[in-house]
Amino acid sequence: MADTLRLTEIFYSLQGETRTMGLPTVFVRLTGCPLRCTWCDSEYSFHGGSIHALDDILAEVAGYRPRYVTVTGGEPLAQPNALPLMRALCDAGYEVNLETSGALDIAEVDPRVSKVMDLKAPGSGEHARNRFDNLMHMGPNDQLKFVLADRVDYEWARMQIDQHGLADKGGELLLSPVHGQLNPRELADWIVADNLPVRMQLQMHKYLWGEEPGH
Ligand SMILES: C[S@@+](CC[C@H](N)C(=O)[O-])C[C@H]1O[C@@H](n2cnc3c(N)ncnc32)[C@H](O)[C@@H]1O
Ligand SMILES: Nc1nc2[nH]cc(C(=O)O)c2c(=O)[nH]1
Ligand code: SF4
Ligand SMILES: [Mg+2]
Repeated sequence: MADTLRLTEIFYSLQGETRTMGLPTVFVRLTGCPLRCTWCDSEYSFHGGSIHALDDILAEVAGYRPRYVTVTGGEPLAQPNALPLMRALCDAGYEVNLETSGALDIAEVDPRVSKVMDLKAPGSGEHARNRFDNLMHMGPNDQLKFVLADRVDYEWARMQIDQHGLADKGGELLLSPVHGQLNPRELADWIVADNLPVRMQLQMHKYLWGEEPGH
């Protein structure tokens, strides 16, 4: 259908992750994802949701009068109209972040959007889906992220950073533990011991609100 999207939820919260962590942000969570990361915290967005006109989504976002808007999911790029949605959000003057799995082509995303792209580590069960070609579309305003379940994932991330020269690409390089699985302190100690050129992140919203959807 023209100019519609399947939507799970829109909510206003504090961004819990990435470079804009702690900033009030409207979240637009689109429905559906072709991946099944073992530790995914957003499985409720795989199915269901409801169809909305792009203009209605814009109107609901505008009602919060936000500065920051994050488009997430599910996998936003699995819906073709995510591209016009992000363009329209940029045109409306918001600072737009896209959370994406790294498994779909990011080439056509509006350059004003800050892409937050995961490279899925082996513990996710989805690392065969990584599109390394996407790395050439990542710029200084983008953020590359590894979510790590264990030491094996950490070693894998370290190898990718080295092999692809990820520390020199500009933009943020983020490492996070899988919440409730990898002890954050262990990850912190590994990063310091290896002098890794990354920023470590925790999911702040889970310390504030637990795993409740809508936060
Ligand atoms: C739910 S995903 C939605 C966007 C997109 N599908 C993706 O994977 O980036 C948003 C972010 O949450 C992260 N995430 C999901 N479950 C997590 C968990 N249990 N612990 C830490 N981060 C998690 C993902 O790795 C991703 O960076
Ligand atoms: N507060 C809050 N911050 C977030 N950052 C990324 C989220 C996501 O699920 O993509 C998220 C979320 O669900 N809530
Ligand atoms: S790609 Fe994102 S939404 Fe899809 S299963 Fe993985 S973490 Fe969840
Ligand atoms: Mg979340």
